[in-house]
Amino acid sequence: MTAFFPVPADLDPADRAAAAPAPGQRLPGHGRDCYGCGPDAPHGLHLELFAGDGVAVTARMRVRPRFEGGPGTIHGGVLASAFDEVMGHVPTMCGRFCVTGHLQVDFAAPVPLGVDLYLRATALGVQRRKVFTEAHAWIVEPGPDGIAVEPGASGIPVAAAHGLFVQIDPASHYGAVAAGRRSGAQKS
Ligand SMILES: CCCCCCCCCC(=O)SCCNC(=O)CCNC(=O)[C@H](O)C(C)(C)COP(=O)(O)OP(=O)(O)OC[C@H]1O[C@@H](n2cnc3c(N)ncnc32)[C@H](O)[C@@H]1OP(=O)(O)O
Repeated sequence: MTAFFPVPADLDPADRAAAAPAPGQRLPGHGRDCYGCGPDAPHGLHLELFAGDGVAVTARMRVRPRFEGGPGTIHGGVLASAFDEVMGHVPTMCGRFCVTGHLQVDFAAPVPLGVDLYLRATALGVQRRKVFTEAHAWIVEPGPDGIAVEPGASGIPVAAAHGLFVQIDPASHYGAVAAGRRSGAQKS
């Protein structure tokens, strides 16, 4: 699997924030209704996210029947959403809040419905407001609680991704979105 993703040669290291959760700790997620990580999103991915080593973030996800694209397999956009979610949490490990500027996925093998996926994302580096990330996904055996755990030698690599995340101020970013939504509603 080869990926083309331009990464500047002069990136600064992505440093772990002092307040970042310890490795293995469950991350709180973006919100209960978030399509990627929210437990209350009825059609969501329900990703469970964990702090990894350094600025890495890991996630586990069961491939539900509602994620179908081609017969019996995951839709590529669903897998892209999962990568967006897990990579989108990497900047939080650096104490930054970012939104996705660019997302790229390389699909290496079909993912059957019903399997468990394990995803791992980390940062390649930072440049000004930009955080460059990469991630991988594997099919794994269910763990003792019935959900996927870290891939051992039997993990099957299925896809990889790269992302460029841009730091924002959440209050002004989402405030501007809400204002636009209100003015749009007035026009209709
Ligand atoms: C309550 C919290 C909930 C959080 C949910 C997170 C969910 C998971 C993540 C997501 O899915 S976020 C949703 C999808 N993404 C968006 O909706 C973002 C929409 N785009 C924007 O809002 C703006 O385009 C963006 C904030 C990304 C950038 O606009 P700005 O005006 O703030 O920045 P600017 O355009 O000056 O770019 C800053 C730097 O980023 C670079 N850049 C921006 N977009 C880029 C792009 N697409 N490709 C490459 N580089 C890009 C840009 O060149 C520049 O680089 P330099 O520092 O070198 O000058």
